[in-house]
Amino acid sequence: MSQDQSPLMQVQDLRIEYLTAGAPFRAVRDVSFDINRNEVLGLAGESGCGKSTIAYGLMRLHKPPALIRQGQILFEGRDVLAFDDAALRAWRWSEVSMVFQSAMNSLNPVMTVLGQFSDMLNAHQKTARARVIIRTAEMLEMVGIPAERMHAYPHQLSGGMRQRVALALALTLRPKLIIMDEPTTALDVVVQREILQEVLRLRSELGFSVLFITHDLALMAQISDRIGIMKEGEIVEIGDTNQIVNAPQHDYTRTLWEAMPVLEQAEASESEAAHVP
Ligand SMILES: Nc1ncnc2c1ncn2[C@@H]1O[C@H](COP(=O)(O)OP(=O)(O)OP(=O)(O)O)[C@@H](O)[C@H]1O
Repeated sequence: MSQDQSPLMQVQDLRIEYLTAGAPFRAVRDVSFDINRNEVLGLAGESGCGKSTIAYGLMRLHKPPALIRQGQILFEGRDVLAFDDAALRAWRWSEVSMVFQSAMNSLNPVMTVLGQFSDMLNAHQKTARARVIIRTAEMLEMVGIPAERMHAYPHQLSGGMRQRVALALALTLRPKLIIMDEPTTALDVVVQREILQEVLRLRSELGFSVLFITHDLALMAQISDRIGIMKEGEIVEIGDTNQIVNAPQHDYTRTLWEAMPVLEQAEASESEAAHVP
């Protein structure tokens, strides 16, 4: 695991707008934050506050009409906004990867699981078929899926299994950061918890950072080391999970927590205390 204390990713004054027919809509308003090495940073806030726009923007996966208007994204000191297409392709998957809400957005529905591993591996480095099969089997087993399922198509797998495949794919090239946008929202609570436990286990085994986006504050408190609270395109507060849960500084953070069922909050604090050293 890296001993480097410098932030993995530094986001400074990031502004993202949607160019609509009228005035541009400013979805992300000059936001600054760091993602540290090996941490889970949660991003919370009500629907429409700009979480997904940030997630896509950080990977430069945002599409028109979204436009990054200003700011800086540094990854290990490198200027991501200055990357050309080749640098972006090399960077994605190998240093940063993303798991979306619906595995159907991460996975190609008309390709077997093996085919998707093959495409991704070959896009980075020409890889012999035997090697692709070995690597796919290893990665599937790492996330608790029997290796023979590599021949299945996504629709032949359960929702939970598809998300595990998406996670395995995202981890294959050992990225330093995984961006997870509502990765388990579509799944039932038990499967959701199992998968997030898996993410935490893999993180301690492999060492990577996670930017974790969810509507579910209890879940967020359980798995995050730090949490940023977003409101209308701004980060109004960011801090250690313990502080954000137990001593929020901003009124909006308090409002968000108050909207959460008391039982879940108590459970979250307990579990959070168990996770945060
Ligand atoms: N293609 C688009 N064109 C115009 N506005 C958009 C577009 N996509 C998103 N927006 C607007 O940008 C704002 C931020 O949206 P975003 O999806 O980032 O929020 P979010 O916090 O991720 O919401 P949710 O939790 O519901 O996914 C919203 O007001 C949304 O309506």
